[in-house]
Amino acid sequence: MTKAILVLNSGSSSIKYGLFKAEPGGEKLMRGVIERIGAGAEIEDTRGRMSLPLPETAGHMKVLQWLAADLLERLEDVEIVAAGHRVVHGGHEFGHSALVNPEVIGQILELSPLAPAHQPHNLAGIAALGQIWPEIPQVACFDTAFHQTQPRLAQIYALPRALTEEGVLRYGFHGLSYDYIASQLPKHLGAGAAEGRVIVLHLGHGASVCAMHGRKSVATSMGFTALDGLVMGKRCGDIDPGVIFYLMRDKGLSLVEAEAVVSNEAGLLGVSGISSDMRDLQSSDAPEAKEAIDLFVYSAVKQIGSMAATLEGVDAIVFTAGIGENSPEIRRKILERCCWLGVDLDVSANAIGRPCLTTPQSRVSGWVIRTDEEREISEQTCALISK
Ligand SMILES: Nc1ncnc2c1ncn2[C@@H]1O[C@H](COP(=O)(O)OP(=O)(O)O)[C@@H](O)[C@H]1O
Ligand SMILES: CC(=O)OP(=O)(O)O
Ligand SMILES: [Mg+2]
Repeated sequence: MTKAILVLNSGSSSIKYGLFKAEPGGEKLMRGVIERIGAGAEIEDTRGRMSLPLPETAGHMKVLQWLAADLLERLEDVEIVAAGHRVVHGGHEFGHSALVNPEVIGQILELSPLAPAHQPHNLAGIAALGQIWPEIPQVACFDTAFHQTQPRLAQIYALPRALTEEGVLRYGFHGLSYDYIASQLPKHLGAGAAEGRVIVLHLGHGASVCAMHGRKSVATSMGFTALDGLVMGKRCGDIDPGVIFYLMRDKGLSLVEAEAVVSNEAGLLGVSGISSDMRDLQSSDAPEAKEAIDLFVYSAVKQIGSMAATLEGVDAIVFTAGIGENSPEIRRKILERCCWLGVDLDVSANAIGRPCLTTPQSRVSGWVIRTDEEREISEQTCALISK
């Protein structure tokens, strides 16, 4: 029997899963992604793409139960020895991954209001696997943990000190992705350059930027919640907090309605009025779609400038996640506006998605590196259960 680690990465509308041999750097035995949960979920894996045999509106819990049963059927000669989960918010408490127990579940639950689109689904994954495999250890791996190396000034807001002490801080997210990218930097950039000043753009459905120095996070665009920073699929990114007071006080929106505006009806979807998916906008002729793309690019360029200032210079810029990995057009639009920093784009290398996107003369190098959050979770889980 092959001993394996099952990994779940439950997002707001998708679940990615992976099965890895239970050893450091263990072979990936299986992978798949379930998308459009709640609106006719579809699974894509080595068998191709198919609709799940569930009602259209089936939520995360039902989908997870289906997935676990499906895996059980397919796992021949495999013994699952542990499960690893992406948990989006670890707050101040979790600087590292943690073995799941009732106390840890309680702490994760308490942080749920700070990541309402993610944390409940992360907990559903833990609950679903706990029901099916009650005996195996489960490990929570946190998106916030990587950013705990940020210096204090990058973490605190200019709020009354009591709120800062209570934990109203810039936590940052996508840390599992950034941790994985940090582990890959030496292979691509070289051992020396990897330790330099690197700006990583995680451009997926949720999007953020991380400034790294010595492969550690020193600043990031997301904050107390995953709403801040870049324009995202459905989230607004940076806005004046006064907009929320206006919505509630002057327009009479309830808290839930105001939250929906900035977290579900904004971003690419809100600006375009068409879709939250970059692919749909790129294939649209509507001026609103073009404006949404332009604003996305503008916000990324602005964040790069801000991170470059924080780092007092920049040696490399790295693109990752759905949009960053797959859209040469978005990478080009962003990098063309970084000439002033010393970026000399290699147009044909970018078009074919070569890892190095810049010319040999470029003072700042540009890269595309595929992220693998599931691999990172598997590594953290493996390390924790071997302790
Ligand atoms: N070829 C592509 N061109 C542009 N955007 C793409 C492409 N492929 C995927 N995407 C974008 O990537 C997003 C999903 O990225 P991903 O990193 O998987 O996000 P998440 O994990 O947050 O769901 C989609 O919303 C889509 O907009
Ligand atoms: C934290 C976050 O925004 O995650 P995702 O990109 O998966 O929505
Ligand atoms: Mg993601």
